[in-house]
Amino acid sequence: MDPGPREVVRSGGGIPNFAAPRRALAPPSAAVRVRGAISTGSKMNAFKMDANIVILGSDSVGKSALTVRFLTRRFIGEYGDIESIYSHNICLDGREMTLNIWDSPYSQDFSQESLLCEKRLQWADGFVLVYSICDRSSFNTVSRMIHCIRASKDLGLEKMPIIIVGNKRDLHHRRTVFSEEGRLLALSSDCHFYEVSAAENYHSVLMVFHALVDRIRECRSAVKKPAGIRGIVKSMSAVFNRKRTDSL
Ligand SMILES: Nc1nc2c(ncn2[C@@H]2O[C@H](COP(=O)(O)OP(=O)(O)OP(=O)(O)O)[C@@H](O)[C@H]2O)c(=O)[nH]1
Repeated sequence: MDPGPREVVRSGGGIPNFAAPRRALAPPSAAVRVRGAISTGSKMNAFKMDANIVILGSDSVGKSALTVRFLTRRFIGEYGDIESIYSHNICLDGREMTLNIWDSPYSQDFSQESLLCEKRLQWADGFVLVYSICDRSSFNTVSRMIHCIRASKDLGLEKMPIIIVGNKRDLHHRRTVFSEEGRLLALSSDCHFYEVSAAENYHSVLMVFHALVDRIRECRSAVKKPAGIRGIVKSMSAVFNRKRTDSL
């Protein structure tokens, strides 16, 4: 059975403690998941949102390196195979957010993977799908993952925000996947695309997460809008219907 992510590390911009798990975390469930939570802690936090981000990709493409780079601005080099959910506070466009980032090692066991995939799909507000520009099979894996996510129509995930990341850009002399291929995949699957080097560049990694947060926000407001319009139409027709019955 899948034990679920093992650690939660709180990070407010400082360096996460990788060695010491703070508390065990059950597999993502409704209890863990609080969509668009509103904190009432302070005036500043009145509109605080949260977003759940899942990092996926083949093994050794740099999923942990990207995550750690974003959390700490640092590239460490070697990362354990620990499945973790990091909780990280950011302030974007003057708005506070808590990002819960689920970084898990790649599993080749397909049956387990599909089970995990469903759990992640239910938990996630957005995905970062990572491949290495030096590893074509990791690019193919990302392509399959997009297909899997977009095919989950019953979960309403056709519009799930996804950022495709071609990592290890510093190793361009060993490149086997052209940038155009990543761009084309993103275009054809309604995703965003970045090529980065977790090893060499913090800002491009930051852009990946900010772009995903932007898309998650857009997605949430797009979900709200039709309800708003429906509400206006509903109340207008209620007024007109009443007038019609009043005049009888
Ligand atoms: N040159 C280079 N090496 C990188 C980069 N990102 C990660 N690496 C290296 O690639 C190896 C794998 O990185 P990880 O972050 O552990 O990859 P992962 O995808 O989390 O791997 P799994 O946990 O096994 O699935 C490590 O040796 C990293 O130092 C990068 O941008 N450039």
